[in-house]
Amino acid sequence: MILTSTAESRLLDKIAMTEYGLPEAVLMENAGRAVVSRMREFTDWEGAFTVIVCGTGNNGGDGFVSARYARGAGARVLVILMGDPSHMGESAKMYRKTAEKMGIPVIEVMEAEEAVPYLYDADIIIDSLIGTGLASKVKGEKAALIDIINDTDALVVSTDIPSGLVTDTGRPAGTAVNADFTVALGSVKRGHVLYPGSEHTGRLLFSPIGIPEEASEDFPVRLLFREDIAPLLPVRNQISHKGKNGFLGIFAGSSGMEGAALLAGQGALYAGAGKTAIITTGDAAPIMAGKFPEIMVSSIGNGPHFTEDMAEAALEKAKAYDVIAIGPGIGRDEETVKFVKKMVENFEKTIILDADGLYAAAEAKIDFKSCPGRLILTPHVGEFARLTGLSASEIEEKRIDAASDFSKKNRLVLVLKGAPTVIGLPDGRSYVNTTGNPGMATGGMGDTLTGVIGAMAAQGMSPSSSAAVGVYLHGLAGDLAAETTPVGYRVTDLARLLPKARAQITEMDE
Ligand SMILES: NC(=O)C1=CN([C@@H]2O[C@H](COP(=O)(O)OP(=O)(O)OC[C@H]3O[C@@H](n4cnc5c(N)ncnc54)[C@H](OP(=O)(O)O)[C@@H]3O)[C@@H](O)[C@H]2O)[C@H](O)CC1
Ligand SMILES: [K+]
Repeated sequence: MILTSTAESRLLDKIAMTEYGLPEAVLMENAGRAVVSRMREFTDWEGAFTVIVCGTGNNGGDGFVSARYARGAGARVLVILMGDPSHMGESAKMYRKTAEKMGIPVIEVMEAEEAVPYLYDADIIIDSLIGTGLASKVKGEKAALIDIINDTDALVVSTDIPSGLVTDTGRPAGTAVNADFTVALGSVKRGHVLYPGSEHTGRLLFSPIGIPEEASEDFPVRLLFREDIAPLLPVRNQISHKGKNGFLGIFAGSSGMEGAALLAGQGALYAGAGKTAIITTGDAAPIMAGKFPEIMVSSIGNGPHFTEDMAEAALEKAKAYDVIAIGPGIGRDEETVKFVKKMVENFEKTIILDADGLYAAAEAKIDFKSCPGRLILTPHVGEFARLTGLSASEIEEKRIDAASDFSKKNRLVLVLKGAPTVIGLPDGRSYVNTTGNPGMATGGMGDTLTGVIGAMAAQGMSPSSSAAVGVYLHGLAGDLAAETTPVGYRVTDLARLLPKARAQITEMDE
């Protein structure tokens, strides 16, 4: 499913009306009706005192249509209209007349105070004040009205987007409605999934409004749902054997940081890699050996961490692997930085670069475009800040564009971890993940994800698909873990749930 920016959602409207001949009034009718019909499964309209708060734009227009359908569903309905009515477009004006013709009271208010008696009495408030047309910080009386809506005990349903929320960033423009439900119309917007927009949105419901899918087929950002992932998963047929499910070599660990390497190996194991090897340094190997009998642990050179002179032997060893991962627990010694540089600039198959492997890449100023291999980088915001020179807050401001700009510029796959995780693709398109939860913000999750993505790539998936499936699967396993223990579940609990998560995806697909 596409994820739109404000401009893209406007473009979608325009294409629908000009190229597909769908009149604005038809889209508005479908939008207003969708709000009422999608909410049927969550609330009873029958007898509910419903106040629809309308602005003077098309979001308000949707609201006048919802008033008609809520009445039709048996609700007691009243409209509060705030703003200059002369700003209303033709469709909105028309649907206002229709509502008034049916005897629905429409109360024009200039001050928020005037709306107080109705709002505090309401069982349900439909917020149709401002949608994607938010122009700046919410002005005066409408800000006050939003604060009153937030103060009531009514069930609040936002039309398209919570009023006051900036569609592109998910940030409140001064203030924004805290909705219990939001019905996204025609497309899910960036503000619905970017923090704190995802909080203001409440339970996100989606409804098409008649715009043909073709209209948005080349839009660049997609939300990842199960139906996008299932077709990408390699089918483990009866004759599949270790060789076919690929060989992943994980260059990781150093003295005192053996755990990260083992977690990456564990993630790969439970994600179905055919064979997994951990290659580490002389001092670290004995600590790791035997922890997972299925994982071959070997070492190159002696000493506490990887050094440049080990690269030769490492590249020799790497010939046996389909995919390598570099980084978990390797440390930041300058010799290790040189080791990573040599590996990344010479390995010609797929490389997943994570954790201190990313630190090394930034330090060594590796020119990713000139590397012979297919790269997947998996930074969290801090590591991405070091790679790009952007600050963490600059990145969070534009998480989706920051990821896709970088992946396009460097022609690689970038997994920008966080809430939500964004996957930038070499052609500048991007995926936004829809699985995962706050309980996953603990140490070791990233190491595990590296193993999961590595396992997908080892099973022959492209770098883009490996990242998409790996991130989705990892988050889904985290959601399964959270079902039993909401917070405080261990990384290992998540890893052990990967096979169940994978089965859940393929089962539902049959
Ligand atoms: N395909 C679709 O998604 C469709 C969506 N529809 C709905 O249309 C809105 C977008 O409608 P638009 O007319 O562009 O604008 P809005 O209604 O969202 O917002 C304009 C109103 O908001 C007020 N406003 C704007 N900025 C501020 C601000 N900073 N402070 C206070 N008030 C603000 C503005 O007030 P004015 O006094 O400036 O007029 C307007 O009242 C989309 O979200 C969908 O809900 C279509 O109906 C169908 C297709
Ligand atoms: K709204």
